[in-house]
Amino acid sequence: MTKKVAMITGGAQGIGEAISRRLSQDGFAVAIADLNKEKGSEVAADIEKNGGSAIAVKLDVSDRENFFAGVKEVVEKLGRLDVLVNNAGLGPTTPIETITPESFDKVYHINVAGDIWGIQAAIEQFRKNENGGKIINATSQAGVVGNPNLSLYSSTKFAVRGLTQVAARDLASENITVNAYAPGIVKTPMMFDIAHQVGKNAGKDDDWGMQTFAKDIALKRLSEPEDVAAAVSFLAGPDSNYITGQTIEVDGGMQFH
Ligand SMILES: NC(=O)C1=CN([C@@H]2O[C@H](COP(=O)(O)OP(=O)(O)OC[C@H]3O[C@@H](n4cnc5c(N)ncnc54)[C@H](O)[C@@H]3O)[C@@H](O)[C@H]2O)C=CC1
Ligand SMILES: CC(=O)C(C)=O
Repeated sequence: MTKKVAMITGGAQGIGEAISRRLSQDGFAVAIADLNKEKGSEVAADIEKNGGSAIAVKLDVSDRENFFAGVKEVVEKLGRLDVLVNNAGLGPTTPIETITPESFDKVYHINVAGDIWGIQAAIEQFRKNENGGKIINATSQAGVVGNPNLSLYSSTKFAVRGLTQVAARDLASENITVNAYAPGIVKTPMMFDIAHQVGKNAGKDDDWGMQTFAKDIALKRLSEPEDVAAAVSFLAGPDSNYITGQTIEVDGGMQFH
């Protein structure tokens, strides 16, 4: 039987890598779509070594044509597409007065437009499936509560939550679900960079920078990428078939509603 296929953007490191490995363990053939194809290929090779099916695709999510070409390549190589995880994102440290037209365009093109191009490219393929498909978007705890120092980033992640709800309504009649995950403070290169910058801007060290984010975690530990991958596994699998338009907060209890 052909395996179901999941495409994970930004799958070469951090949370995306953990999701790629987890979905492979769940039985998906995975396509690791990343700007960094070399790293993506290393992860794909390791997944194959462990008995999974994986390919790496070079992709810039902010380029609409490139996203459609990437999805086409995945379908040519793996035969179909069932799940798209819009995980790639940029997390610059930008107090509000430092935002420029250039930084605005760059971050919104990757974090927001990238998800829209992904949804458009994926649904073309999902319409060929008997059972629709699943879109899963990366938002953040910073997309639920505005984060100081991350004004630009935080606002894109609010946009992703809105986009998730809108797309869920638009696509529900075609049995396409759209959900999101909102990680908290996860041990990845992005988060270590943010902690470093925030610490440096305050004349303090990286640990101080990390603590400004981590102090409100009820479970009193930073998140592993695998904590997030477990929630994505649920959203990608059949147990979430009746869930759409939702954001799952995987943040160790940073905020309650
Ligand atoms: N690390 C954290 O604490 C949190 C992360 N997130 C979100 O989770 C997602 C993954 O974050 P991390 O793993 O921490 O990031 P990361 O920076 O460690 O890894 C991101 C990956 O995306 C790739 N990438 C960047 N721009 C791309 C583009 N234009 N096209 C294709 N690939 C691109 C990079 O090459 C890299 O492999 C992001 O959307 C991020 O905003 C949300 C909440 C917390
Ligand atoms: C990087 C991120 O999403 C944070 C700090 O919430």
